[in-house]
Amino acid sequence: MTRTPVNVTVTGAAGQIGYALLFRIASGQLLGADVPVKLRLLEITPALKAAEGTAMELDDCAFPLLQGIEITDDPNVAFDGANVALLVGARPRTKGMERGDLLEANGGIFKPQGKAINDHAADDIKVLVVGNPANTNALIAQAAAPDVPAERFTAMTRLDHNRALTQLAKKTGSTVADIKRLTIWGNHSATQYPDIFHATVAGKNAAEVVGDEKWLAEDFIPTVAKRGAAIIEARGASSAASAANAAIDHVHTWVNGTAEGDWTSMGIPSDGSYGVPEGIISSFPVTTKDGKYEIVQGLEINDFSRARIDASVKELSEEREAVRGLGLI
Ligand SMILES: NC(=O)C1=CN([C@@H]2O[C@H](COP(=O)(O)OP(=O)(O)OC[C@H]3O[C@@H](n4cnc5c(N)ncnc54)[C@H](O)[C@@H]3O)[C@@H](O)[C@H]2O)C=CC1
Ligand SMILES: O=C([O-])CC(=O)C(=O)O
Repeated sequence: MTRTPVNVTVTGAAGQIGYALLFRIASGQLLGADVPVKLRLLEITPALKAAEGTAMELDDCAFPLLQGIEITDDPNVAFDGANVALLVGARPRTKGMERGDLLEANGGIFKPQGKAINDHAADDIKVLVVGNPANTNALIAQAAAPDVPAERFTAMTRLDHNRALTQLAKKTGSTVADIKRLTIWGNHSATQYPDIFHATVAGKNAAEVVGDEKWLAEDFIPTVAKRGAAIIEARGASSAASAANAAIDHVHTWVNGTAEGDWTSMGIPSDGSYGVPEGIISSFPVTTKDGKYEIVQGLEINDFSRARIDASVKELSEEREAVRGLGLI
């Protein structure tokens, strides 16, 4: 194989998403079946041994595309020469923790990681933040990396997008392959807004096919927005395989492009489009091509959508104010 390997850094590598993610990266599903990869696994010191166990299993898969694995607890080493960074490791909310405490604890993780990306990553670095609160963690990392173009920092709403695809397919008796142009707007949180007004089901307008605004407001939107909590309730642990799958989808689409006539959802720094305040990392409909993304422009936003987009964006603006107040950005 003559192609130069792509350096992929995964943080939180010993966690449950890491375990579902690393094998798929190493098998070529992240970047393509002809792209060799080198993995860098970043973990906190007490979890290094567990990361080594995962690395042993990766070795035992003998993936032809996997050209090396390095394990470290030092972000400066982990992001050295990184082309793609998947920031999965985060501080979960524990009992009695206020939202401000959560943002502060995550600031302690994402600020130094952003700085290490700034100082050591490759010029073409692409960053996906998965660890929650993903949008605002991405903002913290981005603010600590002033030399990296801001648009390289993205947050994951692809899991929400995929969840919405399946719910809509079930409702309309179609398959996910029939559905195009669905959008997740806003925050990866319970305020997110899955929008089907521009989506199509087998070429027909999805909202017209559904023809049931009550179902939209009372069933579809809450089911998608609260799916993470429903998984925790059912599984006794948060989404891991589906989150890893969405991370693979996000980066694969970013690198390889969206299909003609379709788009996807990504949490990206707002340029002010659709009245979303500039700078916050909010989910938008985007097309991708040649490793770059663009916000889909010119969509008409009805009152139903406007109120919901505004509510989620308001939450993101408040999170930005909170991390500003903590000196994290
Ligand atoms: N954006 C999205 O759609 C989704 C986001 N998530 C979030 O992804 C994150 C990870 O989830 P899981 O893998 O299930 O959690 P987990 O708790 O199983 O694993 C997290 C790992 O991160 C590591 N870690 C903590 N601080 C670190 C640091 N400073 N550097 C490197 N590693 C560090 C921990 O040691 C642990 O191994 C959580 O924040 C979760 O809420 C989960 C599902 C969907
Ligand atoms: O709340 C969590 O940790 C899991 C999550 O983000 C999701 O499943 O959407």
